[in-house]
Amino acid sequence: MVIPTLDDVNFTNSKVLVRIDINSPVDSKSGKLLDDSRIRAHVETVKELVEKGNGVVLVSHQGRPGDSDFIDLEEHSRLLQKHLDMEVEFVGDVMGPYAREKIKNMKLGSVILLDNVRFVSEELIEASPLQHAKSYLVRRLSPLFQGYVNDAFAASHRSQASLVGFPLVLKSSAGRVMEREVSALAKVFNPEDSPKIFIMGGGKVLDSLRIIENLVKRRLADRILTGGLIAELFAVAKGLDLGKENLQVLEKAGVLGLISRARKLLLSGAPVEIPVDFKVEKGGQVHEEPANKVTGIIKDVGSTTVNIYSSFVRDAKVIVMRGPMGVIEDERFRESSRALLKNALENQGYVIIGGGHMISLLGGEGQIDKSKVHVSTGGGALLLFLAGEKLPALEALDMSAKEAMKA
Ligand SMILES: Nc1ncnc2c1ncn2[C@@H]1O[C@H](COP(=O)(O)OP(=O)(O)O)[C@@H](O)[C@H]1O
Ligand SMILES: O=C(OP(=O)(O)O)[C@H](O)COP(=O)(O)O
Repeated sequence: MVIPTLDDVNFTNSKVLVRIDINSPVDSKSGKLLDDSRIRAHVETVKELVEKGNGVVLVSHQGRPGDSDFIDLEEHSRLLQKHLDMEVEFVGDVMGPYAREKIKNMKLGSVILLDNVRFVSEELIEASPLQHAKSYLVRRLSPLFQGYVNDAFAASHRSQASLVGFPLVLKSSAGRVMEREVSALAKVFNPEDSPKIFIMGGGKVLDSLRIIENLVKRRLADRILTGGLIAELFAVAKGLDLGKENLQVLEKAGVLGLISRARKLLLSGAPVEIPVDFKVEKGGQVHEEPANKVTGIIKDVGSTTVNIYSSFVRDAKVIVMRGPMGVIEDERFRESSRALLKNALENQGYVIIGGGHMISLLGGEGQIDKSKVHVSTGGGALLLFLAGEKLPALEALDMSAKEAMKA
């Protein structure tokens, strides 16, 4: 696969559309961003393009329709402006007349951030690069640019218009974040580095299940330690009675239909570990309950589970962590994820940390040793990459590079 970088495609004095991923955790009460790691990560790419005299128009998504973190990008633009130390104009539009006028009139050397690209319904369609190259979004925006840069590694597992449509119509390259992720992860992908432990939590149950299926099929994981909602799904699949309220949580997340897939994995002998106890909330109080006697609403894994998981972590050569063990927005349920993260960082093995929520816990962990820790901006994308799946956004860059070579 050929992934052109900014060294191969040297954009200068051009208008460049840059797909970034600044999708960040949001406090559901205040609507404020809880972490700006992903915003900071893209500073290098944007600075480089600005220094080369380009007009940089940034496009990103935030959340998914229907979720409380589906918000506009105004606060993101303020944070980006702070970290870039230059003006970032927030344009509250994606491809309408207002946005296109702003792009047409922008000065080279300046930066614009467009609004949440998922406000455009077309963006949510998963389709091939060829189909998306003909999308309204791509047809509306591409004539305004001389180039396209994809720096959104964290979203590269999505085959959405802003990620895969532009490389087929514009000269394209990966940004510095994308480039670094791909090279760091490829280096680590060494079959001799074993045991490999995957710690999987969070709320994206279908994504996690797909990844676990892949890891098992390709025998890439020696052990998969579950937390978050995926752990609840596996617990139910194993036959544990988690009570009506927790089943309702899974039902609301639309994942009850996945129980049979989880059960199939367990029956096949997949190395999936399920929590033996949980931290639950009941009547406003926090309790620890064994997994077979749950009466409250599950909010985190319990301390015995943390001890068991820590013993696996201690022996691992590679530890991949994605998605928190519990509802870490509430500090009463942050401890398990933090303890496992601390153990992993103290361990001898190489640690790969992905997903906005786990990364937000890194703050208090002091100086990170970059030779043994790779902090990925990606969650699902990281795991799919490590599971050996093709990432559509990288495929599209590859197609673009091959077309350019033919020309
Ligand atoms: N037991 C649980 N019940 C409900 N939500 C949970 C549970 N454990 C974790 N979560 C939620 O999962 C979300 C993070 O998941 P996800 O978006 O998949 O992670 P990331 O952004 O790190 O990839 C958080 O909002 C957290 O509250
Ligand atoms: O946060 C993201 O993915 P992640 O939670 O797997 O890290 C990306 O921004 C992709 O978002 P999506 O999973 O809503 O497509």
